[in-house]
Amino acid sequence: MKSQFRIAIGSDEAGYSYKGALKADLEADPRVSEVIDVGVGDDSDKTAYPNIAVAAAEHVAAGRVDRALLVCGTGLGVAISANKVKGVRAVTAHDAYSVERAVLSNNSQVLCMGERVIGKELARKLVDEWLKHKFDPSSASAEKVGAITRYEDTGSC
Ligand SMILES: O=C[C@H](O)[C@H](O)COP(=O)(O)O
Repeated sequence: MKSQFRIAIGSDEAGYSYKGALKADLEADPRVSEVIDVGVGDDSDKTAYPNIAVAAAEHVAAGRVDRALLVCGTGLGVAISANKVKGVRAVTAHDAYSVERAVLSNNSQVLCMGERVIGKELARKLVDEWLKHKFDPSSASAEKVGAITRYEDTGSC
């Protein structure tokens, strides 16, 4: 299978355990050509989630990776933070349908999950689901996503 994705992965200390499991899955996945770990490096590292999320999102915005996967306690703080980086569309999703639509409807490049919210095996399944989908720029969803970008660029949808 041809590798399709370069992925940044990050977590705060609350998401560190899942980050390790998900990183191992990504590194073993033939759809993934590169994994960049933006931290934290261990579960005693108290670096706050915005620092990690912004670092990963900046990799996406710069085109150094195609996607980013972020884990914190809830998956909320990392999504809020990543969305502050221009051009980044981050979502928190804990079910397969939302993960699919985050890509196909929203062209989201950043998936966020909460280690205190879902089980580890579900998180692993959702990452597998996430890698099955690619946004279709010729789909009807493209114009809607374009309105997000226009707002970011011009202040108007
Ligand atoms: O969204 C924030 C995350 O869940 C984080 O891991 C925990 O943040 P807190 O310590 O401020 O609750």
